[in-house]
Amino acid sequence: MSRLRSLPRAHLIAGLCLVLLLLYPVVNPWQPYPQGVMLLAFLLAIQASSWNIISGYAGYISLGHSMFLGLGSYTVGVLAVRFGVNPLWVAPLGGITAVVIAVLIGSVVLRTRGHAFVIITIAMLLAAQIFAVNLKSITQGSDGITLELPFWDRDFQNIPFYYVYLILMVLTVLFSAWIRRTKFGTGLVAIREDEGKAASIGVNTTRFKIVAYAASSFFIGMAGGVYAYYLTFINPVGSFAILGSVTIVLATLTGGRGTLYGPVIGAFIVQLVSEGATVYGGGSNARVLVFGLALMLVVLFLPKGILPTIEAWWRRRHPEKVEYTDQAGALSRVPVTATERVRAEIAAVNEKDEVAPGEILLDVRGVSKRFGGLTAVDNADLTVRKGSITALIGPNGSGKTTLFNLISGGMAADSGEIWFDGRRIDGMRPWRRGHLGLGRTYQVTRLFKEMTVQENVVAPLPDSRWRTMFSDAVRGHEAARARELLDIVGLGRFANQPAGALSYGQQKLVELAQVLMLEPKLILLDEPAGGVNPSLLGQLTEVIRELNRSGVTFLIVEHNIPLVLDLCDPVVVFSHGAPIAEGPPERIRTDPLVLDAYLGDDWRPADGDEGTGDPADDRADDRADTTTREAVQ
Ligand SMILES: Nc1ncnc2c1ncn2[C@@H]1O[C@H](COP(=O)(O)OP(=O)(O)OP(=O)(O)O)[C@@H](O)[C@H]1O
Repeated sequence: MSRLRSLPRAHLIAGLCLVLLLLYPVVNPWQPYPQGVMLLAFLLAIQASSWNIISGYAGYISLGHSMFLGLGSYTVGVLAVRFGVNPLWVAPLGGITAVVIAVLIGSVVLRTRGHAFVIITIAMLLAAQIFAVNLKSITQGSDGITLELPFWDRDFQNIPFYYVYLILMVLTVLFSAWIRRTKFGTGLVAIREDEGKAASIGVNTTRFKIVAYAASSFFIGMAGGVYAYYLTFINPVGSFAILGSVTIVLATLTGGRGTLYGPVIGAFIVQLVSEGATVYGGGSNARVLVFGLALMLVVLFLPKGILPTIEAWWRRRHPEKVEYTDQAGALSRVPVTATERVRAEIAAVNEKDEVAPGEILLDVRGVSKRFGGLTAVDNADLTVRKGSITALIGPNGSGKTTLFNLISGGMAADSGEIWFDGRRIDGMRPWRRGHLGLGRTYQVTRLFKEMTVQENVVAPLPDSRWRTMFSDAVRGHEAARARELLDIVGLGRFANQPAGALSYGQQKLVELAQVLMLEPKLILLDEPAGGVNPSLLGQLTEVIRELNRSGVTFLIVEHNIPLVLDLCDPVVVFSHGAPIAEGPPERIRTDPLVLDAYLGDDWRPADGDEGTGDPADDRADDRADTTTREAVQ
């Protein structure tokens, strides 16, 4: 009973509805018409819920998804007619055909980002129709395929279909719920919100999208096989109709794209409205008109769909209480066991390295990047030694962030080589670099704002194993580790809050916890102090030091010079896309070139300062120790 009470309210309501749907034909067995309407609603719910995996979770809109229903129908129709098998027994083969075609199409189309996918999905639907018309020896062309009538008594015509579709609908929703709970599901939402960022935290975006597209086709294909039997007749025009795809989109948008139950609710609403329009509005033309109008109204007035709108209203009425936390205090209260466990894990990862402490971990060799006429990074060299906290400082626009993008794979270099941990990485996809232990944060935080804080931290994938991809993101090892990392940055209590609700400084800390999930060897921190309040800054510095002691190397871009001088060694100074000086902080702060190019007069030592005699002599000594780049001189 207590387990039942702990279930979220939505699951309880869904369970109750399921019981009512199971009982309906029992209490009302002699009503084939309403049963028919309901089973078509189940069919639409199966399609909408499946479509939601690729288009709701991953954000890739498919406008040709009804193609999978047609493929399933034809697979089963052809097998049933040729081999005399009952369509219900071979319906799963409809799902398998759909998956195979989805993988083939997805492998080509989903390597790209954005709109090409939408257009190609429509083209594929039309191509499937043309194939069905022309492959007459298999499909019987425009004449279509007539299947045998169901073997059960006509009086029960709809009841077996009703239950088959109800079961398929429940399986589809459970499948969709399971996907959303895994790191695969979290990765799909990450792709929807910010594909570039998702790639940088180890999400193999190509693989994720192809698997999502295939997963979104299976139950539709299977349902298509059953549909052929239900109709007992299939033809190319009916099986590959664009209106079918529009209905799926409309149902999901109405209920709430990206939610678990939204597509099901939307399917019931759209099916009932569609039935009403056909019966009372004078046939299928009225249905098209109603669909068009409904789509317009949904986009204009319910852009997020019914379920998210109700949820938002509910949250406003019943705001979740979050205890106020003094983060600085929270950081010092982090359970020792958590810190030690994370430290041990990080140390274990770094011990496996080929590169020993003090050796070069990151080696940037003669790298350039041009934007039109502007050379943002100009034949730059940079080395980061294992175990160091290296700073990269320089004036605004000197190319520091661009260099970070080149190292992490967000941009491709025009020339030069980048080596990390003994491997050349400049040709690698960003997620491969992440799997090697290269993590980064962003100057302007790029958290996935619609995910919770915990989901953000659990989303990164430290390797490319399928087991990691399908591990549970809500419970188990991954979720526990995410909680520990959140504790380390003092934000454990915000775990279930939407990331967008946090302050900017807190988001910076979540991004640091997120990157730690990658089990990184090197973290590129882009202006970690920007927007973080001064009292928290000291704690942030401590977290960086603590991680560094565990073996993590840092390359930090930062304009807060006191912080840099306190935390980092060595310091590399960039100007006009290339380093002009490199050395320990106490020497960099007095290097005349650096003072001229970046630090300015505020940092210039006054005569008599430093207590070492003539400051001019000091500076001369400093210059001897600081590696000042010949090229720039
Ligand atoms: N995607 C882009 N397209 C065109 N120009 C760009 C792009 N990204 C950066 N730049 C330009 O490249 C130069 C270097 O920019 P970058 O952001 O790397 O400098 P930065 O040293 O990180 O500056 P800041 O300290 O202000 O963050 C700038 O002149 C910038 O306008």
